[in-house]
Amino acid sequence: MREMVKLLSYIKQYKGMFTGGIFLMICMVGFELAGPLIAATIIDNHIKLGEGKILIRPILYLVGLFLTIKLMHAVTSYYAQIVLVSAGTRAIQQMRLDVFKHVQQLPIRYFDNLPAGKVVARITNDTESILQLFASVIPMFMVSILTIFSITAIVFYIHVWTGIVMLLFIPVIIIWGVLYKKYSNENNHIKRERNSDMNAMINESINGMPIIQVFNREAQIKNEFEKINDEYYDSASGLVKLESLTGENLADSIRSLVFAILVYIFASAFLGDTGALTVGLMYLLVDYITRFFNPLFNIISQLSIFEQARVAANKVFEMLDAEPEKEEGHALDTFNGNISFRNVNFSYDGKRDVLKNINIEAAQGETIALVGHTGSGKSSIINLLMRFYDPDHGAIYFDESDTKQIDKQSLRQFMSIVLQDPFIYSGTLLYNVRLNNEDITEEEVLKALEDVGAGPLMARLSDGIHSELAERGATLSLGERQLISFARALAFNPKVLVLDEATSNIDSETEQLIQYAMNVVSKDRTTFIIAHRLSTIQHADQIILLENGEIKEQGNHAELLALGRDYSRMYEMQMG
Ligand SMILES: Nc1ncnc2c1ncn2[C@@H]1O[C@H](COP(=O)(O)OP(=O)(O)OP(=O)(O)O)[C@@H](O)[C@H]1O
Repeated sequence: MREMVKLLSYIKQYKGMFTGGIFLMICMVGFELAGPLIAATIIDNHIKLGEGKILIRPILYLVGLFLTIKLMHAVTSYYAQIVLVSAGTRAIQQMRLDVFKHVQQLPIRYFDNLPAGKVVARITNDTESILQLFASVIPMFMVSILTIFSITAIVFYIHVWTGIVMLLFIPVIIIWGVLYKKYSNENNHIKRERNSDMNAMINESINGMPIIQVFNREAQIKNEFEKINDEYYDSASGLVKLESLTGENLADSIRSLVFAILVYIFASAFLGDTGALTVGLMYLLVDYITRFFNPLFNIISQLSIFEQARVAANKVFEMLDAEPEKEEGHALDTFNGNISFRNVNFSYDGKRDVLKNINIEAAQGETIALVGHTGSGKSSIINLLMRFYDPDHGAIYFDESDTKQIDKQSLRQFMSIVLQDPFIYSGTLLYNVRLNNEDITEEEVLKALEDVGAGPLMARLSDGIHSELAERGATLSLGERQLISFARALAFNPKVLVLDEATSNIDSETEQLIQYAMNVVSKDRTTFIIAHRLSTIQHADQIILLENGEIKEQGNHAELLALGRDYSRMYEMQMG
């Protein structure tokens, strides 16, 4: 129910539209129920079979009224639908925006165990299911409940016994609904889980397509997907079976049973001495009884959509409830570029320290190279520097401010990063360099690209910086993507630069290009480089050799060679 309360807060924002839609629906129900009343009046008051008279004029008048009411019913139904669907779509638009905005603010830690495809499913499929709730299920529930109450009141007024029989069936139908919900819940949960699993798998397999194809994993991946798809089918068909079982067949059976009982009651009332029922009233009762059951069955048939939307809402709100990165701490107005790690310990899972007693003093403009075997903790140092995570012990200082006390956004405005596999967004080259930051002019973007040596790349693209790049830079080489990423870093003019050197075997010409770009971008900035090729960091001010999360050696190239330990051995090996 918690999710329903939260959904209400979204409805509240568009309460004018929702109230208008509901008002139209109330009118619609009124028009619908007025029809049989007119028919009954015609039968009882204007067709006088005993006297062999049919009063044409009033009948024509009432038929005209009947047609007008039908027309009004159609018009109110049309507008109610439009208003409610628009209000629902607006509410969902807001919710989608909220989820998307919230996802941007979630700490990196949140995504450690959450595949991207699942996040996508939350923002797209789940919000779409909730739309069904606003646009069709809730309005339909309201119309149905209103119709049920109105009919019950009228029927009680006309003939109390018929009303009592009808009311007796309401608990039966409520129990039916509760049982339905119980059995459908489980299938619904599995269905949604498998749906987001499929999304996650599609997303991962598209991103990892080259690996899948090179390692001939197509069949295995297909089998894995098939398994999830089958589970999805099983839960979906379980729901369909349940719906078929509790749907029209059962509905018809109950309706027939009620009719059988009522025919008996009617017959006694009609034939009895009391003369309680006229032909017109009987027509009215039969018509209303038929209409009485339709909304009940409509509610039941929509329960599965209601359940699906409730589960979806639960998932969306779970994500919205996830604690965003805290916006606490003061702004860092000025920063010269001095960074120090003091006695830093860090663990991702709270059990195993992946960084132990790390001490680094990086003065303004210095280049610090981090080297070490895979898993030694290089990226973890960068993760702490960017404040994707915070140290468990010790602290990191920007000039003399403890980074834990500084607002993250304010801290990151001084930093740029060039990743090993640079991310290229679908959009123009211009967009990819300035990332929509209008403070960076086109001239500055052009200059940044020229400065890092991306001139030939621009010349090759037909529309220069306005050329569209493929998603993830699929049509560019790794070296070209790196250059764009360097230009991005340069255009943002950071105080601190983080470079994650490409590990792949790039050819020596590209290496030279990248080395050149690296020198341009790192000039006069405090730079942290995760280095894999020791040849590229010989001029670094400090080289830090990590092993199992600890600093083993620290000094410049000459000092570490002179030590004659691991660094010099690694260097000799790499130099052949
Ligand atoms: N998100 C994470 N959750 C849990 N453990 C992690 C996470 N990221 C890294 N680790 C672990 O932390 C340790 C240090 O990893 P880190 O990525 O810092 O190494 P690295 O030196 O950068 O390695 P590489 O050169 O291979 O990138 C490794 O044992 C790794 O398994």
